[in-house]
Amino acid sequence: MSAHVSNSAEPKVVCVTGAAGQIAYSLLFNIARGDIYGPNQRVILHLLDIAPMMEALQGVVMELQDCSLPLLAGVEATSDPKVAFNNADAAILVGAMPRKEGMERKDLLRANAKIFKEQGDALNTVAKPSVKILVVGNPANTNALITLLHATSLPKENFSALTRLDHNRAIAQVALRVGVSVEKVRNVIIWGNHSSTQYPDVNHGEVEVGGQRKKIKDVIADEAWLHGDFIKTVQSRGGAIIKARKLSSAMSAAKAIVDHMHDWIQGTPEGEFVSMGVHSTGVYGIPAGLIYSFPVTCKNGTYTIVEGLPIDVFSRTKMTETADELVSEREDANQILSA
Ligand SMILES: NC(=O)c1ccc[n+]([C@@H]2O[C@H](COP(=O)([O-])OP(=O)(O)OC[C@H]3O[C@@H](n4cnc5c(N)ncnc54)[C@H](O)[C@@H]3O)[C@@H](O)[C@H]2O)c1
Ligand SMILES: O=C(O)CC[C@H](O)C(=O)O
Repeated sequence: MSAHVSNSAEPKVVCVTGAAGQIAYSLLFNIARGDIYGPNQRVILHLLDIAPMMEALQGVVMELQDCSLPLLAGVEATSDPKVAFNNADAAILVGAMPRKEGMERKDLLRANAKIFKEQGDALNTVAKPSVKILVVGNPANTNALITLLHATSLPKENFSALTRLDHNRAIAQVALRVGVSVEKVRNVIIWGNHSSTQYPDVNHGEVEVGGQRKKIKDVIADEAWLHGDFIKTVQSRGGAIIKARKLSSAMSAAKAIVDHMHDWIQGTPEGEFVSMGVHSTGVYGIPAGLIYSFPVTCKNGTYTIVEGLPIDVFSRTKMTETADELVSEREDANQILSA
């Protein structure tokens, strides 16, 4: 059965880098069936990967055609970032090496920093001023910062890093603990870096039990768990998946990418906030200029950091710890890129 699709609106151009990789393999179908822009908006996919992957990428293009999706108005596969980013409304930067068991974060930065410098330069030259950029490739926050610093003609508010996967992981852990389904849990926060220093915080979160909305911390009523195993589980979930699968998370990463872009473009429900890695303006005492994960609401294609939440001593220590890691990653990136 095919849905009725209005042909009147111009198709949105969505660029996905790392398009022959495993996250993209879970992601592209969802974008092409309308999960980001909605059921009445056609999309054109621009797929970027490196030259040696072009044959594999052609296979992905064939599969997208074979999905026979009414919203998919075109697919362009290329190894040239300037072709890929040209005219893009959204650019999802997945293409980067994933961490393997035994690899440290700095090894990853060394392997991936140059990709984001090159892609920042390309975005600077060809991107639409309104392009929405989501960096997924790790270390995602610092790669987003590198991209932003090389795409100086674009507003800083166009750049983001994926921490929605961590946000979804935190919601899932709370839902499992309370014994409710995930849609009953809202307003958890991931502060800081998409790394093991991130701070998953439930102090402002709510869970619906017995038809009533209550504070997560009151319902769980176990500070040792909330400050201990809960935080550890969310912080180390990516590593646990690598250990088990011998591959980095992909299905859940693709779902989180869709959630992030959908909410940024379509808006967050009234009274709800989500976590996005965005440019810090110095709010909550976080050094300005970092790409740091904050609670945000989204409306009319714009995100707004939720300000004024009370921060207790435990939270402050955790928020500073993850900010310190980002400051140190920024120094490492500068060193690597100037070598
Ligand atoms: N932020 C998050 O929540 C999150 C979650 C999961 C994975 N990740 C990260 O996403 C990245 C991709 O993961 P994956 O599992 O899809 O990896 P993968 O190895 O399966 O795919 C990566 C793809 O990127 C391509 N690539 C490499 N250099 C490129 C370049 N310069 N331009 C375009 N494409 C390029 C590769 O050829 C490959 O096809 C990794 O860095 C991983 O750590 C982030
Ligand atoms: O390299 C890691 O430990 C994390 C990989 C990925 O970003 C994830 O969160 O699943």
